[in-house]
Amino acid sequence: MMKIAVIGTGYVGLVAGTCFAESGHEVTCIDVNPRKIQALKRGEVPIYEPGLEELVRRNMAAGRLHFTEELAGSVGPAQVVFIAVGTPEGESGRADLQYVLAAAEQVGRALKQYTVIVDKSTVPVGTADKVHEVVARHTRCEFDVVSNPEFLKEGAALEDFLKPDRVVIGTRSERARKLMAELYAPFVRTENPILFMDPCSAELTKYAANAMLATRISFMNDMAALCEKVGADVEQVRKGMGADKRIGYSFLHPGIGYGGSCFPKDVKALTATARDMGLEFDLLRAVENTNARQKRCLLTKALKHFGDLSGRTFAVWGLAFKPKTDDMREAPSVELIEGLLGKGARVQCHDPVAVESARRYFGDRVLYAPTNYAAAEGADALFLVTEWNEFRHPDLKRLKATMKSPTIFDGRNVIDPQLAREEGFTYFGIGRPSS
Ligand SMILES: NC(=O)C1=CN([C@@H]2O[C@H](COP(=O)(O)OP(=O)(O)OC[C@H]3O[C@@H](n4cnc5c(N)ncnc54)[C@H](O)[C@@H]3O)[C@@H](O)[C@H]2O)C=CC1
Ligand SMILES: O=C(O)[C@H]1O[C@H](OP(=O)(O)OP(=O)(O)OC[C@H]2O[C@@H](n3ccc(=O)[nH]c3=O)[C@H](O)[C@@H]2O)[C@H](O)[C@@H](O)[C@@H]1O
Repeated sequence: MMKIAVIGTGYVGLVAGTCFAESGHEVTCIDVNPRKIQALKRGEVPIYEPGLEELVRRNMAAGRLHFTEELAGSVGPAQVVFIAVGTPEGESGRADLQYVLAAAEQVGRALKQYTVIVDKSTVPVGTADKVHEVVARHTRCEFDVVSNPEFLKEGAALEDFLKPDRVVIGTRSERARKLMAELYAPFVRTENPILFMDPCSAELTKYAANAMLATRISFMNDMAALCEKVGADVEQVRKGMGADKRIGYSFLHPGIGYGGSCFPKDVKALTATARDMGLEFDLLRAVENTNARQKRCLLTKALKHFGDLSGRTFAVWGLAFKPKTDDMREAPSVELIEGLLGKGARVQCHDPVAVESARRYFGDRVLYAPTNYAAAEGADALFLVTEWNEFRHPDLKRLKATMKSPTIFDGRNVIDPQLAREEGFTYFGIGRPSS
């Protein structure tokens, strides 16, 4: 059993802390946001992440998981301290390290014994050294700084954390290496490896992985645009490509652009790191440009189809940046809805869990419908934005009867175009022949 402190109770800190508690350690999660901590102390998880609340409550009840705003009291006795605070986009696309370095300073002041300080936030190359410098300025205790980037996906965070494809540990210290190996042993019981490397390589691995996944998405979105021009179906092309084992199927789904709290900022941050080193990462610039165009593509299609959008009513199914989360950060729905409102249209939307998050973006400027069918009432067209399972097989007859004109803009290619057309819909997908 180890004593662990986790700084930052966002998606990463809360999931990591809870999963370490689940494997028998005594974990204290710390946050500067008093509302988050108060909610967590009541066993209420402030984010929507399947299975997380149940696991939090179970570990709290077992006395292994605690929440506090008091950093010093929890960091002092801990053998391992995780820094899992935000690293948002900063000046010129660089990662803003102010929260990481502020946490490092607080950790430095609080150390009472040898401690392994683990950077779990996504941070640019060289940050482990910076954290080391900051901590060293405030303590005389021995410590090591380890880079341990996180690869979990929102909506599947517990599964990803508990059964990771790999764990990346960047350290030059044998003592820290042993401790980290012990900590992660329960999560890598199969053949999935713990990869030990130097801190710089670990830091870069995180950005490289996200940038590669974003590149695959933009590649497919460009391919979709070409399919539309030549009359091919990108879904057939995707399957034909994915069947090649060297390519594989994952992250080849075209759509309305990648969103979320990480791909957009991480692609920019890696480009900025390269630029700072005198290297123009042209490929990643193209990935970003394609993504920006893709986020506008449904609006472009609607303008082409309708001409003028003012006075029209549109249904939007899905607000979150992906299914199984209420996270709206960089969600493609935001750009689409702002575009529709900007053209004088009315928007009626529905999302199974993200309505509260959406209110922070749109306030009362849109109508939040209690069901997806209610959102479609009297609509000139339906925009399918997030591929929640419940949107995949709509009752097309009911939908047609509800809408003013049966038109679908399917931003995720989840509705069968043939079925939709048979029911009398005008259907537009991404990279599919239009009706
Ligand atoms: N969201 C995700 O799915 C993933 C995120 N990451 C990376 O992990 C890091 C954290 O991301 P999220 O969990 O999404 O962030 P988040 O924004 O959801 O949570 C960060 C938390 O840290 C707290 N915080 C900030 N400064 C603090 C301090 N000095 N002391 C205590 N608490 C403090 C904030 O109040 C906030 O609750 C980022 O670097 C991100 O790029 C990595 C993999 C997945
Ligand atoms: O660093 C991070 O924060 C995380 O970023 C992503 O995870 P996440 O953003 O939670 O969600 P993804 O499932 O990767 O989706 C990201 C975006 O890409 C889009 N996407 C994904 C896959 C695809 O084939 N096509 C596509 O357009 C999604 O709709 C979504 O908008 C990575 O998948 C995680 O490994 C990483 O840890």
